Amino acid sequence: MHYNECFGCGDDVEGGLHIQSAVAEGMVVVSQFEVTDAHQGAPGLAHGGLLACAFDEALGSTVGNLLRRPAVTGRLETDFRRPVPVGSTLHIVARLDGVAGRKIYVSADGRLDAEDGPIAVQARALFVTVGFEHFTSHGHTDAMQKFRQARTREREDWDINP
Ligand SMILES: CCCCCCCCCCCCCC(=O)SCCNC(=O)CCNC(=O)[C@H](O)C(C)(C)COP(=O)(O)OP(=O)(O)OC[C@H]1O[C@@H](n2cnc3c(N)ncnc32)[C@H](O)[C@@H]1OP(=O)(O)O
Repeated sequence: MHYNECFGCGDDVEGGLHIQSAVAEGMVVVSQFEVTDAHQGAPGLAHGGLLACAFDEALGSTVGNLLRRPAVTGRLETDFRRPVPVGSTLHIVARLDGVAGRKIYVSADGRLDAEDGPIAVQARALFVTVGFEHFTSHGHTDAMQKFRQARTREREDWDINP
């Protein structure tokens, strides 16, 4: 689900990750993360926390695109296999591994600079389906209002009763 003020996918967020995700053949969701100076940790290399964030986004997008229900990350585990340089693009392929009640298991591989590039980062996550009250009771009212207006414009159809 695209939200313009999201640090992971929002178009207008300065220094954000600006990740774009799409469903691809084989029921996977592919995302690209272009690593810029704004994402640096060690000199010239991506910050590990931001790489984890990129996978949180890619995996959250996988849940949203494939199941179309609101869910939040309960657990996220990352393996950093290779350094990811500034200026590179991480090609992330994510899949749905299973659903058990409200629990949704997803995982992803991130390859450097090409769809068949070397694996640099891998992640697994547990998302938990939540009701819309999760956002309305914990988030700011004005942010929720903006989000709802954008959804109405785009006419996205989500299952809101977990
Ligand atoms: C309007 C809205 C639109 C929505 C848009 C979507 C946008 C998405 C944006 C994406 C942006 C990117 C994504 C983000 O950044 S999402 C932001 C980061 N995540 C959060 O803020 C989540 C904070 N946590 C919570 O709110 C609660 O803890 C949740 C809701 C997760 C569960 O609390 P709740 O009280 O509801 O449920 P429960 O405690 O009965 O747990 C249920 C089941 O889950 C199992 N479990 C739970 N945690 C863990 C764990 N750590 N390891 C292993 N298992 C765990 C638990 O054992 C149980 O299993 P079982 O006993 O039933 O077998």
